[in-house]
Amino acid sequence: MSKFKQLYKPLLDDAKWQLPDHLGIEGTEIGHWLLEQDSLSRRFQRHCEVFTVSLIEQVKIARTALTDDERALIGDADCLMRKVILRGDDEPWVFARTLIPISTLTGQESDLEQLGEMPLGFRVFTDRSARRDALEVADVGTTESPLWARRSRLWINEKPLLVAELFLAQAPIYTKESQC
Ligand SMILES: C=C(O[C@@H]1C=C(C(=O)O)C=C[C@H]1O)C(=O)O
Repeated sequence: MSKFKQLYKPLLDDAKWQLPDHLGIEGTEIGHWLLEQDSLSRRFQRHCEVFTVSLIEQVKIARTALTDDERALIGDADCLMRKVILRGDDEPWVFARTLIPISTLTGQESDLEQLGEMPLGFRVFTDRSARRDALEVADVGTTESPLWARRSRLWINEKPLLVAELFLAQAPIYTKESQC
């Protein structure tokens, strides 16, 4: 099993998701990143020379593997699960886990199954129908060193997918000069 999966999957699995208002991050540096409504990939691209995505795992999972809150967000559906590492100039910045209901992988969206190492956001946010909602955040780190995660639902042509992102220690969201 990939070290990223071993290290970071449990942190996302155990995240206690909260509404951003409950954490007072609005208007903070961290908040500017965690509340990003447009493509995170596009924003990361502006912070490095080379932005890449490594596919760690892509597998179909049964609806029974979903948690109750995932089911409430994207329906009681078998899903394609995609796990990736986003990197800026070869530094790991985000571990992301996306659940795409099989019913979303239809019509124009059938290509989402063949993304490979193309950033999901590049594909989704080129569609005029794309929107993000149900954004929640969690601090999965320690008091000494916070480690932030967010989860949000994306819609493309009114079909949902659920994206959870863990911002790793080297991510630009933790450095002061990272606003743009
Ligand atoms: C949804 C986006 O796509 C990003 C890229 C992902 C991927 O390639 O699997 C997953 C989550 C995001 O960090 C985005 O750019 O906002």
